[in-house]
Amino acid sequence: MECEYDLALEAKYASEIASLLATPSHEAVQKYYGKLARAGICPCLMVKQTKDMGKGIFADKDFQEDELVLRDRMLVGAQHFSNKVDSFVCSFCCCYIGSIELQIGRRLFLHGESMRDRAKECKIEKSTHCSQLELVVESTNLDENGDGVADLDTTEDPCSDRHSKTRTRLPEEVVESLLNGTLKLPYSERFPLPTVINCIGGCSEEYYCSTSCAEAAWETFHSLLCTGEGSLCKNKDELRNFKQHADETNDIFHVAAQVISMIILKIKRAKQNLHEDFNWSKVLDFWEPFAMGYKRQWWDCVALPDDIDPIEETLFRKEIKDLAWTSLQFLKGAIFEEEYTPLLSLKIYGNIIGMFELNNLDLIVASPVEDYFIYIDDLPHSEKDEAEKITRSFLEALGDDYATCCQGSAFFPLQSCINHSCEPNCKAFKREQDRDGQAILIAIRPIMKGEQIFISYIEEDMPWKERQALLSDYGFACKCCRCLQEQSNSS
Ligand SMILES: C[S@@+](CC[C@H](N)C(=O)[O-])C[C@H]1O[C@@H](n2cnc3c(N)ncnc32)[C@H](O)[C@@H]1O
Repeated sequence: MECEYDLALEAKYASEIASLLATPSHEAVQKYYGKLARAGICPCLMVKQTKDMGKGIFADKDFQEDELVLRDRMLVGAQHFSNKVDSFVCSFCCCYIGSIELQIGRRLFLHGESMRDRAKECKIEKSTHCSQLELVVESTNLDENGDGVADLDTTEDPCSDRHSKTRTRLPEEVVESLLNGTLKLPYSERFPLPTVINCIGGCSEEYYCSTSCAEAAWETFHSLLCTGEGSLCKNKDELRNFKQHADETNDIFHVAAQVISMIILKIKRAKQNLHEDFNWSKVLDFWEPFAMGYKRQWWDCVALPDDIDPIEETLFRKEIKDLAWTSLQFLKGAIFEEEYTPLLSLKIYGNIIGMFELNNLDLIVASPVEDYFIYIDDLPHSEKDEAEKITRSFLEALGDDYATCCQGSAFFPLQSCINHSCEPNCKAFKREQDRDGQAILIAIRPIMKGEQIFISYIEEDMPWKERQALLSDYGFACKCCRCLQEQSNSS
């Protein structure tokens, strides 16, 4: 029923909600990006309005091929929940933390846990007479507790995840010694990682690479979203429900919650420091970076998945809206305060998530574990043989995906302004030295001062029709020079 979505509340706060969703004026855009340029974030770039692509980013100097064009720090972002098993990274900047041993040990331990959980699930399902799973369970060699046999060899276990197909398992004591630091792997000291710093609020969900990252996360958004003792959140049970729902459905909700927390915390701080009464214009000041982002309601702009019949589209969009609504109810339960009501309306929540949907927001950080094993592989023969006597069993235990990198979603204030072209002049590319969650853009050909900066949102080596079909998932028909040319050739 529509009234479930709090339409009355949205009507009551219509003007505040409209002020958050208003397209910023030309002057406001210039002012905001001028501030970023002066802060040295994009000294050689300008943001300008284009004729038919909204705003875009332009070169303010000549760039050589392979030159760094943009380094963009994320405003908000989070590692994907499913990736947390594979990569142990700073919850603020996403650089890898701990040590090579900790990265490997943690991954083996957590995969072992999920294997045991799965085995238990299979056993439960077995007792409910699922014939397909009965076959599976027999092939996993379960012991009395539902645990898989500890030292089993390579398995083809359909009950386990896709990753474990090519894995061997190591004894638990060996994994333990990696985790507690008593086992040192050869040459691992050549890949030092920052010491793990705990969350200021004492939760056991977020870890950092430095006290400055821990403090920045705490001040920016985490103090409201922390489940630890020191949290400022009003209802930690609801916060846990929110987090679990996001983990199980769509982890973009975590990033949306960061946006809302960031603004609420800024207002609280301004009130404390300036002893001012609450004033809606303050919210608009703090909302400025997100006001700049191109947005639509999530359930209107999300692409219809291939496996959904177009006649089911209305139902699909309603389900997406319901999902956002449920998530928002948990978040409100955790951090709601009367004066922030418009910020926590479904319309704003839907637009924040829609902004992530429409903007380029992949967060990728290469794994030092991959570098480590490549290093071992490249050692001179005798040293390599010696090192591999120890490292080989770990590599085999990690399996084919030993090199899985850190993956997540983030909102980058400048990269999100870069338009698409099917003949781009830049690409998102992490160089050897780029070891955290910043977005890096590199010129793939010389770019002249005044040219617009373009990346490709898709694989561009495809015929016009196929490119258009892919770009329609982003909600626009491409007006780049190549498309306009190919379109006019075909008509
Ligand atoms: C990531 S945003 C880029 C910044 C955006 N122009 C703005 O004003 O904020 C993506 C949106 O820009 C527009 N856009 C980007 N590339 C385009 C292209 N090649 N042709 C037409 N519109 C484009 C589309 O509206 C698209 O949904």
